[in-house]
Amino acid sequence: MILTVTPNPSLDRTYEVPSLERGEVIRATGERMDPGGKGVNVSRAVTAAGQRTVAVLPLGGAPGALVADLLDAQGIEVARVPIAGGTRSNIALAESDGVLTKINAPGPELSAAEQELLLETVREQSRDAAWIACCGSLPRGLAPSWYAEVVARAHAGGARIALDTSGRALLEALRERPDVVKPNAEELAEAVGRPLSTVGDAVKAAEELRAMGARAVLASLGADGQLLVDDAGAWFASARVDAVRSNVGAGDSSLAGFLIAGGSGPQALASAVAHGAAAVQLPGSVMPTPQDLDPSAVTVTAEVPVDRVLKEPVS
Ligand SMILES: O=P(O)(O)OC[C@@]1(O)O[C@H](CO)[C@@H](O)[C@@H]1O
Repeated sequence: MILTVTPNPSLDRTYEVPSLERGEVIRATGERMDPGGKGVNVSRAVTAAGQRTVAVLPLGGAPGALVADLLDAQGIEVARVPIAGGTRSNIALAESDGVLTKINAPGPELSAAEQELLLETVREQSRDAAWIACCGSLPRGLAPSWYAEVVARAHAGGARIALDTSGRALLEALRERPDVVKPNAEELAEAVGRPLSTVGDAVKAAEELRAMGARAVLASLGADGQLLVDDAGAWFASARVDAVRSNVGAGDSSLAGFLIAGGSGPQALASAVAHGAAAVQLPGSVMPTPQDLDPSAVTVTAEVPVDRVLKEPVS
């Protein structure tokens, strides 16, 4: 079973608009609502692949009830932590030329009792988890060391941890040696405090995260592909993508693909890239099913193209 922990889930609202005009009333041409948050998306992708998952979620208010209903309709098991504050709504504005603007709310503040109940629920649900995926930003009230504590507890219970977060929450958790961390290029650059302009820069940054404690680093480099750096070395993978429709949740789909395929080594990397490539070709944060995957479009190599200049460098 793959347990996901999303301390700051969201109701994701996507509006399709012709174009963004500041200061104007914009009439949307389409709208959709998805249960959101990075771990929620991982659980949706794991379910779409036919594997068992439980999503631990603090949920409150009307948006929280809606998130629970939407997940129920998708057959996703939720371990719900009731909270007094309201679950946030995150807004995505998708322009017709493919540019997407996202507004992520800070989320509710969790009381001391709710924080304790959240940790206790993670502990209870971890019993038969092979992997625990801890994903996304922290709501107010949770200290930046919160994920570090979850990693330490999970390791004591024998589960492996995949961590997808950023900033201080990521840096503090590294000391507890998460089994895999999944930064995107911006998060990787922020963690090491320098720009990334080539694939080689990303490899060096990933090695630095390993020196800080990560056992493996699965880094998504957007249109350039993905890197896996672990004890055995480094691999680079990329996939052919015909048309990008939405990259919301593509990183989450990749992480799900990686864990579904065992969570280590080049085969898991190939699965991560296949899932990420399939997700960007689907609307909103729709997660791919096995029929959406095209493994023949994926290439994986141990000959990492270190001199390749990134299409989307991070300054
Ligand atoms: O604010 P966070 O927790 O960093 O990210 C939240 C979020 O942007 O991540 C998912 C896409 O990865 C969306 O479902 C959700 O709205």
